[in-house]
Amino acid sequence: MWKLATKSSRFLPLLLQLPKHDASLSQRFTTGFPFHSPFQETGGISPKQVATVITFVLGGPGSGKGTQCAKIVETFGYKHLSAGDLLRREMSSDSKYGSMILNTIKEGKIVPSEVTVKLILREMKSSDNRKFLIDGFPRSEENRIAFEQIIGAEPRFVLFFDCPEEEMVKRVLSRNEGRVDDNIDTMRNRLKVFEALNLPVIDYYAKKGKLYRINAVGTADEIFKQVRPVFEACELEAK
Ligand SMILES: Nc1ncnc2c1ncn2[C@@H]1O[C@H](COP(=O)(O)OP(=O)(O)O)[C@@H](O)[C@H]1O
Ligand SMILES: Nc1ccn([C@@H]2O[C@H](COP(=O)(O)OP(=O)(O)O)[C@@H](O)[C@H]2O)c(=O)n1
Ligand SMILES: [Mg+2]
Repeated sequence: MWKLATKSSRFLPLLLQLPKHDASLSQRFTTGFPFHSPFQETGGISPKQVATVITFVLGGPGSGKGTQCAKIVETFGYKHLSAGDLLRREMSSDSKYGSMILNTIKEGKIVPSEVTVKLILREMKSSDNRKFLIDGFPRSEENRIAFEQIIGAEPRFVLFFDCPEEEMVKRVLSRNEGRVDDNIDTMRNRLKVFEALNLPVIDYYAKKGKLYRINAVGTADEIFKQVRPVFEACELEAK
């Protein structure tokens, strides 16, 4: 179903398809938060916060999100926030959530949204960058709704790296970063969790016209050729 949102990689259609500047986003940073706004804590808004651009990067485990995010950062100057990296960092600190995060990651399940959103929020607040690439989040409808409620913002657009399962398994099993979840048993669970919890989020953004589906098979450079025009169009549209 989400495949319906596949966008052409041709430049002009992309320009037309990109959502216009989200005026409601700026408004939400200034007034009328239905929920507690993190930015209100800082005592008023700065120009940086008004113009915040959020992009979510989704895809199954091993689909190449992190690899492509590094290229996007290098080319377009976004701040990369990997939800998985933030959770792993929290796990290795003295955090009271450490053992809960470790067990959840080992099982390939999803950490409660409140914890993950808090970590993302902390990074957003401490960054001078106004363009955020949020990788591996939202991984469930619960994640998505918590982000909207706590941060009070929506993504400008969402990338989805669409990769066959056998390719994802192959990549994860040869990732070699010493991760506790890069093994076949956890991977099987992660694929089930991806299908059950993440696909509905992908479908949600497809229906909103915010999803850009990227074919994640090929070399990293070939894949970036599909990614680049999406961001180029966004940069032009922001001018
Ligand atoms: N296009 C690609 N083709 C083959 N291997 C890739 C490709 N992109 C990334 N990889 C490798 O696959 C593994 C998973 O990639 P990664 O970027 O960590 O994916 P994700 O963040 O989606 O789990 C890494 O070892 C990475 O080097
Ligand atoms: N939004 C998120 C992101 C990651 N996680 C946890 O962290 C694990 C690793 O996430 P990751 O994004 O680093 O994984 P990859 O898709 O990069 O392989 C997930 O399997 C979840 O257990 C989470 O609970 N909630
Ligand atoms: Mg990753």
